[in-house]
Amino acid sequence: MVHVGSHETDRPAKEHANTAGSTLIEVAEVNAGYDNQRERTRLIALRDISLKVTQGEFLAIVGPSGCGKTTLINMIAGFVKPLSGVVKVRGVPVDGPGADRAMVFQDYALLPWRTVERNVEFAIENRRGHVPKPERRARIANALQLVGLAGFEKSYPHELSGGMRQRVGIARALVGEPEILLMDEPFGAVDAMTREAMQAELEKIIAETRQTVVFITHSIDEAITLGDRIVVVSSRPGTIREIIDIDLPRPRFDERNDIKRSARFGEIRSHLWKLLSDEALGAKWGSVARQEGETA
Ligand SMILES: Nc1ncnc2c1ncn2[C@@H]1O[C@H](COP(=O)(O)OP(=O)(O)OP(=O)(O)O)[C@@H](O)[C@H]1O
Repeated sequence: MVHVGSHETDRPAKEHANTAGSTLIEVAEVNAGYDNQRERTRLIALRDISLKVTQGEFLAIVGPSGCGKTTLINMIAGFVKPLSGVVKVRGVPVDGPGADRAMVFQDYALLPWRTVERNVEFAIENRRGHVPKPERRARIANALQLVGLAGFEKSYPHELSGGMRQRVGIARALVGEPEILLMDEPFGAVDAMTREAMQAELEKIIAETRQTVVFITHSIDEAITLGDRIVVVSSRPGTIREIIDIDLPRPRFDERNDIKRSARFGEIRSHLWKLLSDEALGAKWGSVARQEGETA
């Protein structure tokens, strides 16, 4: 367990494990990056990432822009392959997307010509193993109910607000009943009030479905209010700077107990703020040094 205020980078520990429950996702000694065939260069996005995610855990990932967060979640989704190392789900190496994992994207990624229910249906219509139509209908209705969109089945995306569109994105991820929900800055494009309402809803949904969640965010408060643990990624090439256990009681969205005003919340927030501002400054000075190196 890492306590706020400790500096895990001072320790040689390579692996960061939550000891409770069984390991569902394992990222082992992963390096990731992208080759530029034309210029014959390789950009290293992530370096030496080892991480275990426990079944039922809500893992939040924060880090400066471009540090490799999306690359990490895309490797778990099976969209991107590591350059070296391995990503496993239930002990099996990931070698492509699968029904056990679903992604919620920041820009919703809805099909504008399909209604809400047809967008949600998209996630299960091309599944191997035929789902009979009545069961499909029931699953879609249930997913829409969970995200509070019952009554909007026949609406088109352009008729919905940003928050409602993202609810469709979440329903589409839930309908396949995946074990793992991968969320890449899902509330980044909605206003502050809607964002908070959606965080509260997500907490409720997860309490019901008991899914494991890997959640990228740029918001420190969002990471603390939702996460069981927060992984802080350093500036690129991203390494794990620290993992913080969020030992705040749940539910975190409880009107009688405003967790954001608690001393513990403030403590974690200041610690994260310091870590991330160090990283942002490090990235800035690093890029100045690189530019100077290039012109020298
Ligand atoms: N398909 C790609 N081809 C080439 N380079 C890529 C590709 N995807 C990402 N990168 C580069 O890899 C690095 C990490 O990108 P990534 O999107 O994983 O970071 P991020 O932490 O999610 O950023 P942000 O917070 O800004 O969304 C960046 O330098 C980015 O330019």
